[in-house]
Amino acid sequence: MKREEHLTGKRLVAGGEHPEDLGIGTEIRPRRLEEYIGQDQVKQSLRVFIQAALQRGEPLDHVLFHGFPGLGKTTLAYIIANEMGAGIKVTSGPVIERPGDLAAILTSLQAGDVLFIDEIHRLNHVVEEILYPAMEDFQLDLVIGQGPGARSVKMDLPRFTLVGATTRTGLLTPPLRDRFGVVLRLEYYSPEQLVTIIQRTARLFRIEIDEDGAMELGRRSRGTPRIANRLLRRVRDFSEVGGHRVVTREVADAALTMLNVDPLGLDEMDRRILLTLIEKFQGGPIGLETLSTAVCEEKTTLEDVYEPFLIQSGFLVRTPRGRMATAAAYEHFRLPLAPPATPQPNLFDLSLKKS
Ligand SMILES: Nc1ncnc2c1ncn2[C@@H]1O[C@H](COP(=O)(O)OP(=O)(O)OP(=O)(O)O)[C@@H](O)[C@H]1O
Ligand SMILES: [Mg+2]
Repeated sequence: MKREEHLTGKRLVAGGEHPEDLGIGTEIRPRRLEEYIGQDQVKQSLRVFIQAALQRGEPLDHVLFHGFPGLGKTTLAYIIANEMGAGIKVTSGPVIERPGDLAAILTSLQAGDVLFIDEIHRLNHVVEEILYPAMEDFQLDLVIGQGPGARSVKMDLPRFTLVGATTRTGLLTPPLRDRFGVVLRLEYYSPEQLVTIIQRTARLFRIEIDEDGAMELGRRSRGTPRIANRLLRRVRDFSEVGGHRVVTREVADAALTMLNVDPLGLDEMDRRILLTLIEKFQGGPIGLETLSTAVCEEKTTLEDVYEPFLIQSGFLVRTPRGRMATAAAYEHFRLPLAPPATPQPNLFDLSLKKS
């Protein structure tokens, strides 16, 4: 086991991980690239870059992962350290408050170490500027003190690999983004890939689940491994209490229905967002601000957690004038479509023209 250090006790929560993951979070994390399911392009690129770096005997270039919460960014950071045979230090953007905090972390690194900064888009400006020369030239450039007594300290740092994670690259400043040699984007997982993840977790936790049960869960996990693992744990509770030996489709369905996860994986907030759009705003378009107030949810959570999945599933669109519910959303709730703004040609006209 290589060195692994968490630079703050707050990290797990600060890193966007749900506290309820903690019980099963760390043991079920795949440790090798081979065990990591899906994201084939990301894995392929990483495999090449890691092998090349190992062959040259150099640390890996800095890597930035972007992708929606729970898709496996943190897991990949650990895998990189593991595959490189390197130590890892783990911290997150909002935790590093002053340049001195970052300087302390950087000077504690050993050659080849991985420094993982979660939520890297939340680094403050002054801290970020310390990172530039550190990433580019492995130099620490720090000003100590203020006014006439201030002096600048320059120091060589060991060569390290920075792994950054963010929910959206658009949130990063261009100078920071440009300093990453490798930028990789994580996608939502297919239900089949989630089935494989669910079966793996079930094996590790000795949960008996059959193929159909796993598929039911995979389909209703919003393309996200974290949600799949969490729902599996809930479904297990349900099945144990109900005296079922195996999680079948029926057991999974009953449990998920009780948890208010609908057949397509939409949860209460997803439904509230769509129904608000449809029932209060005639399907939109409405601005993010208005939507956020109407459903009582933070704008960033709407943008990072809820909207991407609703957009991907074809229930919501972002237009220049705002968010709109699609025809598929009306259909999902079995609601009649709002009368269209422009009248459709009617059948009578068409038949007249034909004759
Ligand atoms: N490809 C995968 N194969 C198997 N399990 C995975 C995979 N990706 C993620 N997981 C599991 O899903 C959970 C969430 O992954 P992880 O914490 O890496 O997500 P994240 O992208 O860092 O999320 P956040 O943005 O919220 O920090 C972990 O418990 C991990 O075990
Ligand atoms: Mg994470």
